[in-house]
Amino acid sequence: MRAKQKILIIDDEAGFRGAIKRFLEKDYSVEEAESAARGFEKAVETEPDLVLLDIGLPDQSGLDLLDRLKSLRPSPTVVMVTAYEQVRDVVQAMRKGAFDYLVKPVDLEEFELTVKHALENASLRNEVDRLRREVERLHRVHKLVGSHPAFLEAQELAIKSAQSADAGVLLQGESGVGKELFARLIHSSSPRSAYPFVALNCAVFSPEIIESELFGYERGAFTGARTEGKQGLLEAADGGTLFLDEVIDLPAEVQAKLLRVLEEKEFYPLGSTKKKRVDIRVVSACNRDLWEACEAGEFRRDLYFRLATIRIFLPPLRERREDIIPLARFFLEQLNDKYMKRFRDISPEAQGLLRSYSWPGNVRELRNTMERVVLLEDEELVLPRHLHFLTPEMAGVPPSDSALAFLSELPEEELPLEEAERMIIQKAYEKCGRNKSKTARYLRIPRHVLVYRMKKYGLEDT
Ligand SMILES: Nc1ncnc2c1ncn2[C@@H]1O[C@H](COP(=O)(O)OP(=O)(O)OP(=O)(O)O)[C@@H](O)[C@H]1O
Repeated sequence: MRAKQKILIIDDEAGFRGAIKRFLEKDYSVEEAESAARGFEKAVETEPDLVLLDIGLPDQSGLDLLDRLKSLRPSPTVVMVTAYEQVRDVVQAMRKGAFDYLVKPVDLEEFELTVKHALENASLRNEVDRLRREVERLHRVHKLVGSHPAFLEAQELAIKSAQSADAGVLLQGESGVGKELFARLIHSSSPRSAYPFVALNCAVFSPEIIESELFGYERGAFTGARTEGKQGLLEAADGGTLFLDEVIDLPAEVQAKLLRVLEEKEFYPLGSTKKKRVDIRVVSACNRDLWEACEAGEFRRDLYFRLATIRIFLPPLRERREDIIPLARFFLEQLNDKYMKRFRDISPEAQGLLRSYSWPGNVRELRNTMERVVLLEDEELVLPRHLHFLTPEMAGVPPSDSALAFLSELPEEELPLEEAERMIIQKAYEKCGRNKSKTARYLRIPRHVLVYRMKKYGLEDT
């Protein structure tokens, strides 16, 4: 059942308040106040949909109170109530945003109608507020963090490509770099944004399922088909955007059928003789080079040209290291809200660790890392010990400046890698006062890994 709409009567005339309250109470939830001060308090407390506001209040002019009521969020719809001689004030009240006015003594029929209209207005304004908040939420959802030039270039290309309602966009990049987020951004910035965004991951289903998911089927089209038939994703996305993730895994027969749909804008659901018309844009994503797949004969070239009118390459996180900390902070804030934690920031040492890690799982891995920290720890700063689990994955980390200086003295002839590692470990061990834990920290490897390698190189007793 819908909750009753709330009306607040602010009027110093007890008789008037009582009569109005009795009249409205059967349909609405009614509160009353005899002064401006009390009325404002009640408005803050109860968030009424409608305020019936007397212009001539004892402690403050109704016009001033109107300003204060309008500054509330959400702000109520206000109908002014006035004695006949105050009609000039009414003009001012309307200018300040009052919805309507009533003159005392009120005519009940007119009163009822005015209240009804005012409440309709309140519902509409609530709906507009709700939609506005939804748009803001969507913007926050789609917020893309990153300022590396290659990332900004990709973002600019995505926004430009969204201006066309039809151009196929192919997003390429490693897993977790943000391809789906970009696909959603393109959709929501495009002329198709009021229509659905429908996603299909081509890597996770068998060829038969992909075909039936995309095209849908008639009742009893094949063994196992649901008796009532099923609408396909092409139809579900009509007017909007179809996102094909891992498009490289689209089975050959489906590639041919999809090309026909894109060219002719119509198709037959499986087992059906009734044509369906669809108008969609396809955004696809892939973490291998799709053109190479074409050259290897694994993907149709004609479909490639349809899907890849615009190609956007999203760089891996390790190639845009300056984005790591802003992204980590962005996730920290989001996750603080989600888990009601109070992390303020990331300590400089922990920032160093995050910056130097290789992030094979890209932004998704960074997000999961921050989620793990926020969920499990209860502090105000992210500290290196919160990130201990990142250490074993340090392979592929580019050398720090000091490491580079060290490497600049490489011998001319040759340097077998194992020999170099043995020398580094030995030198580090000496430098750290032959303390294994210290040496492990210095080399940023777990202690057991150091012990294992020292044994391997016979460094134990040196
Ligand atoms: N630039 C960014 N700003 C904010 N969040 C991001 C950014 N890039 C990626 N993300 C977030 O990282 C996660 C992974 O992104 P997404 O799913 O879009 O990656 P993907 O490339 O489609 O991955 P896959 O190839 O595995 O499907 C999501 O939670 C996404 O919201």
